[in-house]
Amino acid sequence: MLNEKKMVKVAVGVIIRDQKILLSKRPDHLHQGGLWEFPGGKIENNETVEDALGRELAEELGVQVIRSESLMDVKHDYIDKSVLLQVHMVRHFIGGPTEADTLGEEGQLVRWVPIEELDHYEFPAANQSILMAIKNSSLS
Ligand SMILES: Nc1nc2c([nH]c(=O)n2[C@H]2C[C@H](O)[C@@H](COP(=O)(O)OP(=O)(O)OP(=O)(O)O)O2)c(=O)[nH]1
Ligand SMILES: [Mg+2]
Repeated sequence: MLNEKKMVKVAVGVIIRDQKILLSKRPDHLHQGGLWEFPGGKIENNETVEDALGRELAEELGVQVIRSESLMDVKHDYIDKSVLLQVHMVRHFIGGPTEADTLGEEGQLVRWVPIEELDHYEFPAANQSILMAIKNSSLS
């Protein structure tokens, strides 16, 4: 149908340590491929946001979330699909890439980026309001 786009719910983690945020690069062949993202993925049926976030961050990065807090929900309509990003701040976790690591568990590029350098990266359009929220709040 012309006006029926899938609405995909996504758990997204803003993982913070020492004023740096962990970014992951989306593989070229995926939706919004080649852009940097906050790690995460689709929320499956019967999963809470926290369940999905824990599962995705473990799968993609080897990160074990201890605790997260909701930052915001972002709804965005791309040409080909609609997404509801349920964004959580993750400050308490175990494992994951070190600052020296360049690849995540799925072979994707990963990087710890200082908050003031986030502007140097290209993100999907839906991420603009998340980036604003990060820059305008004193995250430490
Ligand atoms: N993870 C993540 N997804 C984002 C961000 N911004 C944004 O528009 N998206 C969109 C892109 C995708 O359409 C969707 C996330 O899907 P995904 O491909 O990461 O889902 P997934 O990890 O479960 O992957 P898969 O199992 O389907 O391969 O949300 C972001 O910052 N992080
Ligand atoms: Mg993903």
